[in-house]
Amino acid sequence: MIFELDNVELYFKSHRVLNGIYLKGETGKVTGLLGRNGSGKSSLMDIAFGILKPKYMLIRLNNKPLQQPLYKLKIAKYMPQYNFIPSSMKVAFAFQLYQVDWQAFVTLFNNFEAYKNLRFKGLSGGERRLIEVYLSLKTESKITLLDEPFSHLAPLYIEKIKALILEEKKHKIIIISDHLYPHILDISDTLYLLKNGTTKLINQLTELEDYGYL
Ligand SMILES: Nc1ncnc2c1ncn2[C@@H]1O[C@H](COP(=O)(O)OP(=O)(O)OP(=O)(O)O)[C@@H](O)[C@H]1O
Repeated sequence: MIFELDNVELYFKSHRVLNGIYLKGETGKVTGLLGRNGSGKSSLMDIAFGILKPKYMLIRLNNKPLQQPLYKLKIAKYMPQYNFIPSSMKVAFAFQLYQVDWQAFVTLFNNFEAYKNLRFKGLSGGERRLIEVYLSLKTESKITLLDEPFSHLAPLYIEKIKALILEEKKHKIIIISDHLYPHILDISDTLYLLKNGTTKLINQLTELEDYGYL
């Protein structure tokens, strides 16, 4: 499967945030999106998922224009930057809802064993985030959009999540953005930098310096 975002132009009032966007995701590949604060990464993820409508956009799935928002096709999962699982929900229920195996999770993250019957509000910010990232990655989907999955996680957890991403990408398109750029560089097959409203395909890491990102 090939997912392409092309020709996106987004305004908030008269402020043009995005113009001249091209981004491609492919099954079996991780597409990384880097950019400074406020460069428009989350807006672009929202547009990809279909929950933000820009002035212009062309989204193609397998080379054909997508006629409806991606979320309506039920083939994509989007983990936004903010906590999306309600605080009052129980951890075990979230695993049921996402149809993700609890036992496999605690085998990988064994200190979560005791949290099964807790509500999300009883977890720390990082613990909550780890579960959200894990569920977003492991639940059934063909396209997975991850906005800042690493930012609140401890180093060891980040490494485990990176390994999971490399496993899951075998049968998914994964599009990921995070400010912890070394991790994005580690796992991305295709890398874009969002700058001045435009995506730039990065072929060599020195380009990140040339474009003033690093
Ligand atoms: N609902 C909104 N109304 C007005 N302006 C907005 C809105 N959402 C985002 N913006 C502006 O659009 C620009 C891009 O925001 P966005 O959140 O997409 O950036 P980002 O690259 O994800 O930033 P960060 O890395 O800090 O999360 C920013 O200048 C922001 O202030």
